[in-house]
Amino acid sequence: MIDEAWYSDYLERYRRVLFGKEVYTCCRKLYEVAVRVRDNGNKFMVAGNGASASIASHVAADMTKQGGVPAITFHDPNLITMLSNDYGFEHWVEQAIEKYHRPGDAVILISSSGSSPNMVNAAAISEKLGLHVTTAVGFDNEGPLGQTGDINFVVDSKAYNVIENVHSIWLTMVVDMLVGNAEYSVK
Ligand SMILES: O=C(CO)[C@@H](O)[C@H](O)[C@H](O)[C@H](O)COP(=O)(O)O
Repeated sequence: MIDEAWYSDYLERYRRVLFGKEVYTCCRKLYEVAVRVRDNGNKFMVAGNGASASIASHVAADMTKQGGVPAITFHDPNLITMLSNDYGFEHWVEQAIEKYHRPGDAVILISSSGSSPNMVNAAAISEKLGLHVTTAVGFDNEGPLGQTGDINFVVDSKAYNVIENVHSIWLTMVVDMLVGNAEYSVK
């Protein structure tokens, strides 16, 4: 039954996972990587499936426009269908990273389960190429993705929408750290 207790319990899930020293440490580390990427003329490549693809788009666009750090995503229909058709769905992100990367670039991989094979394979190729890898996962970090990577944002929840929204808050907070403010003109 959806009553006030349900509502309180639902929002309590956010309060429980949103804050914490580990979050601060991850955000500060990613901010430092972003400054290095910007100063060295490199870029971020950001990827995820479903809602995490939307988060990737939001983060990449704001990182570029507001944060001044170039960032791209790969989920253009042509690119997805071509690389999936030619190499398999589990390998299309890996192939995109392999083809688009330059030495010194950094990767952000977002997966609530932490076990989507295309994200896991993307982390493996990134590490092989020597790229800095940040992961954003959920589900108590039970999946393999959060065991790879240099920075791991972990949402301690099994609720998809909670995990996704918290990923969005944490990653866009890093954009605002680059701006240096929470409130600013977007023009
Ligand atoms: O929005 C949701 C669930 O809230 C879905 O679209 C979800 O993002 C998709 O099922 C994804 O494919 C799940 O993959 P992952 O995040 O676990 O890697």
